[in-house]
Amino acid sequence: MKIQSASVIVTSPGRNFVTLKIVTDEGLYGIGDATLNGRELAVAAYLNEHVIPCLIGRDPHQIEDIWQYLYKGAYWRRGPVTMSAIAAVDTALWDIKAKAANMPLYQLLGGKSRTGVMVYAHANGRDVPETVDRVGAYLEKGYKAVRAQSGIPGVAGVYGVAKGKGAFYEPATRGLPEESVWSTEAYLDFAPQLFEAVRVAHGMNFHLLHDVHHRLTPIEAARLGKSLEPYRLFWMEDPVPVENQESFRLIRQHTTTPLAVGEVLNSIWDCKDLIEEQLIDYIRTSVVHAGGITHLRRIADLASLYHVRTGCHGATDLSPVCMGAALHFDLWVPNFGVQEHMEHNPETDAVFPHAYSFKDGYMHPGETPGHGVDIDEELAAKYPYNPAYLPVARLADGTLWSW
Ligand SMILES: O=C(O)[C@@H](O)[C@@H](O)[C@H](O)[C@H](O)CO
Ligand SMILES: [Mg+2]
Repeated sequence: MKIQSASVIVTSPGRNFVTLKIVTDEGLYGIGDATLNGRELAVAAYLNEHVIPCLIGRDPHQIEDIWQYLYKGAYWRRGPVTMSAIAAVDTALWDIKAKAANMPLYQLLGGKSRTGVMVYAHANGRDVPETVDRVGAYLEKGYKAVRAQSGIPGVAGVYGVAKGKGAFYEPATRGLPEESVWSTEAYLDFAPQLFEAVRVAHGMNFHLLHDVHHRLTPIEAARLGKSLEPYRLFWMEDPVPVENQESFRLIRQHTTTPLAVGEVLNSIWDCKDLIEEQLIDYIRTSVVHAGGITHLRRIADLASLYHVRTGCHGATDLSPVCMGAALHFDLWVPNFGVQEHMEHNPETDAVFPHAYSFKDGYMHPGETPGHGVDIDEELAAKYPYNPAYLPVARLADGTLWSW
């Protein structure tokens, strides 16, 4: 079997997605997600100009050799654009291999390690009562794990809160980046009230998660973690910018609130110290941004040596192709923790028909050979690319801050 052609499909059914399709000379094809929110065309160009020419004529079964070729052959290793491009190739090749073997991808990885994949939903509200209600709505739907994010009195445009009541949160906005103002003081005073209200209303018998989204200093994160201990969070995510892995030592010294990090990381090297020093409890690297199934398995295997479990990123800016592949990975991986699941809009689900399903707080990737997700190219063409950017955050005095 040989790779005969490959193409990059950019579509925007409500938000931008980039998909790589690899076609073999035996008629089999595979697809991979290459979406990097706010920098989509950088990955599309990387694939079209620098990757696809190197793929034509290769044996698609040689997944590992192609991965090494694209990683080491680039010379300029790592980074979100490079690793998202490699991820798309890798995911498409695993899709092809599983189709050729006529089995769902999780079987090819080693079979299922659990009956279903526990997922967490995103509950958000403009204030505490609305957020508490949204948490309840997801518990009603059967979710065992729910993330809570709320508006903060006196702080406009907080991360994770949809603009309309009950709407899904979509961070990217059309046109140039929106600017939001952040107040750590207001947030640190407010957060314990939110989680107290959630636990009083819904009890302790479900997993409660929260995303700090890179905004604190280590000592502030330590203070927040301690203040939330009575509410027994499943995890406190991205408490500080992750470039300085050592800063997690200070947080660890002060709090037992579990820590989750990794959605902005794209290689094992970026999280090696966090894992080996057990500075985190969950690693959130994703199929689409961390080099695909091949590399994510390496990260998970390292994590398994240090009691670190997976908690893959799964926001709506990761396409259904990534979600499908992630669910096969999640069903197999021995040190599974939880999978993030934000529902895509109906237009997106129509562009990306898929076999995965949700029931009673768990998801299953389905039994379709491959990763079980396809792309309707004709429908995709009806949604042209529409530039959109993630916001930036500033402090009240104008200091540019982590969004
Ligand atoms: O945990 C999460 O889902 C968030 O951090 C994301 O919403 C993140 O902001 C977006 O994926 C960025 O594109
Ligand atoms: Mg996050």
